[in-house]
Amino acid sequence: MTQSLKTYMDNRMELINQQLEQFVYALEIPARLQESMLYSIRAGGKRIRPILMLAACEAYGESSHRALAVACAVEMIHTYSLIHDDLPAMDDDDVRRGQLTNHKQFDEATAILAGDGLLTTAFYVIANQDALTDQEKSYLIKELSKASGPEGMVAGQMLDMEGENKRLDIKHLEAIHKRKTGELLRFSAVGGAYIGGATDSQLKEIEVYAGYLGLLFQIQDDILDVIGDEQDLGKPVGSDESNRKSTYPQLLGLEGAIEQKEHYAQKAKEALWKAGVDSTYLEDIIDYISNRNN
Ligand SMILES: CC(C)=CCC/C(C)=C/COP(=O)(O)OP(=O)(O)O
Ligand SMILES: C=C(C)CCOP(=O)(O)OP(=O)(O)O
Repeated sequence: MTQSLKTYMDNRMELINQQLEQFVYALEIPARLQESMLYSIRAGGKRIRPILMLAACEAYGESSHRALAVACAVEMIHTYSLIHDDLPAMDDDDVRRGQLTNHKQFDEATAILAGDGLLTTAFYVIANQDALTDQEKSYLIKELSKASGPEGMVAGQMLDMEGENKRLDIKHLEAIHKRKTGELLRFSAVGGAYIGGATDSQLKEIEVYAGYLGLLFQIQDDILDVIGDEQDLGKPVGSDESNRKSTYPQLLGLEGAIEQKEHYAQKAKEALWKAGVDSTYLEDIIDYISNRNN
């Protein structure tokens, strides 16, 4: 990661963490539910979706403050999805973000409710944002519900479950990842650019850029599941193999997966140039996502 992206990410991460904590802390809810929601929110993670949203907003000359609540909403939805993904009925995982999964620390029912609470609070904080116009809020709520709902991430999770124990081809694999991982990343980039004032044609190019980011993210995730370090990742490695999931390295080999990443990274850069932004951060994020070690 370049030094300037690292400084940028550290700085924005602090803003995001403070605001996220405040949003959850301000809720008047049962103490155990709040503790459980805060437990997963405070566990950290890379915060790549909210950082991408702020960077996309700033790339069009707007202050990141206008996008901050929406960026937190995206992270709440992502965190809910991980809590539910780890449940015994889904991946049945014990460790996430370097600590016990939510249902292991609390119990299954509390973890389900903590996820439900984060999902719904996400929409509440957008609807309550004075810094955004009604038209902006309506667009963002519609797009975020589409990206995270049954046509987006929820569909991706369903297809991912159905794909277990089957050898999928690359086309099928990418159709799953486009929804499961790609949709929230797409919303983060497009939503940020929208708040930043991008034109419709610029938004279309940002959407293409984000599509490649999603695929890059997933290829690297699959690679890390084979050659990553458990300590760096904060979650077990080898889970794709034990859950009998199709992955890029399995279908293309490790070398082939790396070549595919390079191809998509180039495509993402081309889309970014066409999107009329002069943002080194958005460009650096491509390399960060493809080469991250966690
Ligand atoms: C509606 C729900 C529950 C959506 C979950 C979406 C999601 C991206 C899960 C993590 O995927 P993964 O299992 O491939 O990643 P990890 O290895 O981090 O568990
Ligand atoms: C989409 C996938 C593969 C789940 C993990 O997402 P991240 O790798 O962004 O997880 P955190 O950093 O937020 O923990």
